[in-house]
Amino acid sequence: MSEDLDQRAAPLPEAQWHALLEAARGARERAYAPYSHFHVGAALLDEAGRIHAGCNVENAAYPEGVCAEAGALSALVLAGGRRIVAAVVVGAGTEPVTPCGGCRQKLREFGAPSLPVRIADAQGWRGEHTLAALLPSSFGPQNLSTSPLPASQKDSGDAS
Ligand SMILES: O=c1ccn([C@H]2C[C@H](O)[C@@H](CO)O2)c(=O)[nH]1
Repeated sequence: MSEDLDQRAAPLPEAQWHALLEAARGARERAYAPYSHFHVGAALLDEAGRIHAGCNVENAAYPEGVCAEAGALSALVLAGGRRIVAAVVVGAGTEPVTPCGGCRQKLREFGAPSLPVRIADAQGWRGEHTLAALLPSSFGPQNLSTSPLPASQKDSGDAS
């Protein structure tokens, strides 16, 4: 547990949160969601300070659509990123759009339980959660001896 606390990064400067918000908003404008009409954008900050964005992409076979978070994650990996330092999700509606269950697990592969996930809409921020709060007692890379990720990335537990 104390190890988790040690590994927790310093709070992200607001300017970087703002850059993530702008990237997620821009991605949301490109969403392809002709079935749900629910447009979502996501942006992820990697360990090199780069921002990777994604939007949801639906198709006629409804369950086969891709979430915004998954698209952003693909962009991060494609660019050589291996760690998510901060995440932003932008949606719309009356309720804040938190990542779906599947995306919480996808984020967990490259994000520590202490990963901060901010939620926003057109008006501004709607909340901030740690990944541990969104996905408690998570199963992650640390559970598999075959994991390719460095030990520093495998901090386990429910730090929130
Ligand atoms: O965090 C979320 C929640 C939902 N969606 C997408 C999936 C689907 O295309 C649409 C409605 O669920 O919103 C995301 O991309 N991210």
